[in-house]
Amino acid sequence: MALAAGRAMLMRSGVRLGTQAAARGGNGARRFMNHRVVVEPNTVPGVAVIKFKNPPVNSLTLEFLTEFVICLEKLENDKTFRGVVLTSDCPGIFSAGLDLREMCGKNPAHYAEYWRAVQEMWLKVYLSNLVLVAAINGTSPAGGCLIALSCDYRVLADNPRYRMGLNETLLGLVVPFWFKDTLVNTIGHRASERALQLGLLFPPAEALQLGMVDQVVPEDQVQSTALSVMTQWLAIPDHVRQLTKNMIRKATADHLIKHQEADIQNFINFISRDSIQKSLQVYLENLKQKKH
Ligand SMILES: CCCCCCCCCCC/C=C/C(=O)SCCNC(=O)CCNC(=O)[C@H](O)C(C)(C)COP(=O)(O)OP(=O)(O)OC[C@H]1O[C@@H](n2cnc3c(N)ncnc32)[C@H](O)[C@@H]1OP(=O)(O)O
Repeated sequence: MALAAGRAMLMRSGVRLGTQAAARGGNGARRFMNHRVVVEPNTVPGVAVIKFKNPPVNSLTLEFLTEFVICLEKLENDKTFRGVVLTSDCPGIFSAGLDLREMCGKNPAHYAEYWRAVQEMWLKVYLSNLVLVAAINGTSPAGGCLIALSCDYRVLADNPRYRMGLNETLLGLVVPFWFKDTLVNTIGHRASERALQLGLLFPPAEALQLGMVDQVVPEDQVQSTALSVMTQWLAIPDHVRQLTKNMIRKATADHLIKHQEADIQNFINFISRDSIQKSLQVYLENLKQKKH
């Protein structure tokens, strides 16, 4: 169902599914390639590595979200895969979060389509039957952080330049309740109150201390650590682990599912405000200015 919706979304946004290619890597493994998401089976049996490849900053465009959900769905339906490592192909950036241009200067129908895609991506990641380990090899603000927080385990590169957190208030935005719930479930209520209101982005040592990530390791060991953690998680039989995960996460996901349409309407109303549009334009302009 989500796959069909995703395909329709891809068609609407002009992405041709026919451009997906399959090739054999050096180790003979099958390697699926989309435009923006690359899926590589790994040396660890049953484990795939998804690499975000939406340069320059892996922002979560509509096309990216659609490809990502389709990739996850394919892996879930392929019983040879039990776990996935999520990482980035863009140096120094895991994901810059939601694509600001998708939320700027567009019409309500576009905002509705985009927000539904964000919701569907989160539900797919948060409730995945697969073991998901985030190998965070770069900065991950807002929506990028949300993806990592929705995984089962997080390994972050020990690079003081990398920052992680939900910084929405710094953009003049209110964090959606399900972003908030995901953070609260990870670092607790008090730490979330402070982090969310101040829009804090944490360097690795602080992210570890807060419990926002589970491990901080040297940059060149992020993926190998994620794979060895995966081995530990895969030692548990899938059905008991999946039932346990579902038991823990279901209430949080159901909260959004129950209010999904209202959440879309709230998003449209909020993002369409002149003041919010101005804030986003200024923020984008500032990103440009900092280069000069
Ligand atoms: C009543 C309540 C109702 C509530 C309803 C909900 C309300 C709305 C909720 C919305 C939730 C939003 C979640 C988000 O994820 S918002 C996005 C947050 N992301 C950021 O703040 C990151 C911004 N980017 C950066 O800080 C830097 O770009 C970064 C550190 C990631 C990389 O820096 P670097 O120097 O390497 O690269 P540049 O800054 O030069 O960027 C390169 C180009 O990429 C563009 N860019 C960057 N980030 C984004 C983005 N998120 N979306 C779109 N485009 C982005 C940047 O502008 C540069 O473009 P140009 O080359 O054209 O200048």
